[in-house]
Amino acid sequence: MAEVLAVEVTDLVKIYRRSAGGNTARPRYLRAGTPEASGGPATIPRSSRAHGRRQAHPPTETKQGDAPPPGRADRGTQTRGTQTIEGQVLPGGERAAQIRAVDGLSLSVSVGSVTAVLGPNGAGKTTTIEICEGFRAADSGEVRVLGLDPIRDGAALRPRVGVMLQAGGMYPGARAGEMLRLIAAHHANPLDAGVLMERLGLAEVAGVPFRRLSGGQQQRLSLAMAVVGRPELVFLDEPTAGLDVQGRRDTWELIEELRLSGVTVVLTTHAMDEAERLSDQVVIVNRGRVVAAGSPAELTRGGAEGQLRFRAPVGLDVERLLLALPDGTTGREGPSGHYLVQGTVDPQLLAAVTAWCASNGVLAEDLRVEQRTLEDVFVELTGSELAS
Ligand SMILES: Nc1ncnc2c1ncn2[C@@H]1O[C@H](COP(=O)(O)OP(=O)(O)OP(=O)(O)O)[C@@H](O)[C@H]1O
Repeated sequence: MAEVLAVEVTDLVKIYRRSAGGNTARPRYLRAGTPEASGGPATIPRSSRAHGRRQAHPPTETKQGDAPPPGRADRGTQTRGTQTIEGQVLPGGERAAQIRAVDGLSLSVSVGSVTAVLGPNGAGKTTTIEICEGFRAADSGEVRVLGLDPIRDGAALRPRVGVMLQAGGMYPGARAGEMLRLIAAHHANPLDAGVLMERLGLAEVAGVPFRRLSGGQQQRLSLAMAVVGRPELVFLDEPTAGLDVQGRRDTWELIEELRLSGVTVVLTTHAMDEAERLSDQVVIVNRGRVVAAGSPAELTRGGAEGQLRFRAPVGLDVERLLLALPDGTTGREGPSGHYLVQGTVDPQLLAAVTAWCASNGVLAEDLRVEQRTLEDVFVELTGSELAS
C-alpha cells in the first residue's frame, strides 16, 4: 500500500530578487499570520523578535556591488555563503541580484512522523517551510500539504495546520493568555489554553503583554499557539532556538506527545541532539537542495564503519599519517588539534595510528573509537559545523 504523505515537495525553486534600491518583499503575515493560519484572526507582523531572536529573513549575503555594472556582462554568477547569487542588469540599467534560496528541492513527509530539516544558515530551510505554509509562492515546483495546494487551498488548510514562525504573527500589546484563548476560540475542538500555558511554563506570565515577554517566553507562546487547535500537521521553525534547558525539555516532550497522538511534525533546527532524539526522518539541506534524507540511523550507518579520534599538536601531517594506514582510510584535522581517522576500525588500524605517532614523537591524547554521528554526516555533506 502506498505511504500516506502529509507533505510532498517536488523540484521546488525559489529565487529572491533584490534590486539595488530595495529589499524583497517580506511575506504578507497580515494576510496569513500564525494565528490566522491556525484559524485565528489576522495578525500583525513584527520586524524582529525581542531578545536577539533573529528576523524571519535576515539581510541576504548580497551586497549591491554584487551585480555587474552596466555596460559589462549582463550576468555574473558567484557563490557566497551557501547560496548562488546571480548579478543581473534590469532594463533601464537598475542593478539586481538573484538569490536561488531553494534550487530544485524535493522531500516527502509521512503522516504521523517527525521530520527535522537541518542545514547551515541560509540553506533555504525557512523559505521551504514558508512555501509549505502558504506564506510564500514558489517560482516553480509542486507542493502538496495534506494533499492540498498551500496557497490556493489556504482556507481549507488553516484549521488543520499549526504554524510556529521564526518571527511575526503576534499582537505586541495583547496579553499572552488572551492571545492563546483567542486562537483557541477559532478552533472547533481546541486544547485547554490554561493547561497548555501551564505545560509550557507560561502560567505566571498569562497576564503579561507579548512584547514584555522574554525571548524564550515568546517562543513558548508561539509553540502553544501552533498546537492549541489540535492540528493534524505542525510546522515548527527552530522551536528551541534560544530556549533554556527546561524550555527545550518542555518543547521536546510536547513534540513527542504530538507524535504519539498521530500529529505530523516538520521542524527546522540547528541542534543535532534535537534532530537525533525527536525525528523519524532527518532531511539535510545545503544550498537550496536536499543532500541527504533518512532516519538518523540510516544516515549515520553509511560511510565509514567507525572512526578514531584523538588530540595532538596542531598541524600534524595527516597525508603522511594516512600513507601509514590501510588503503581506504581517510582522515582530517578539525577543529585544530583534533584529529579524525575514518575507516575499518580494528586492532590493526589502532596499532598503525599509535605506531605512526610514536615514530613521529607525537603524543596522541584522548584516543577513542567512535561511531559516526549525525554531526559527522552533516559536516561531510555541507562543510559546515552545526551549533549544538
Ligand atoms: N525576503 C528575502 N529577500 C531576499 N533574500 C532572502 C529573503 N529571505 C531569505 N532570503 C535569502 O535566501 C537564502 C535562504 O534563506 P532561508 O531563511 O530560507 O535560510 P535558512 O536555511 O532558514 O537559514 P537559517 O538557518 O539562518 O534560518 C538566504 O541567502 C537568505 O538571505
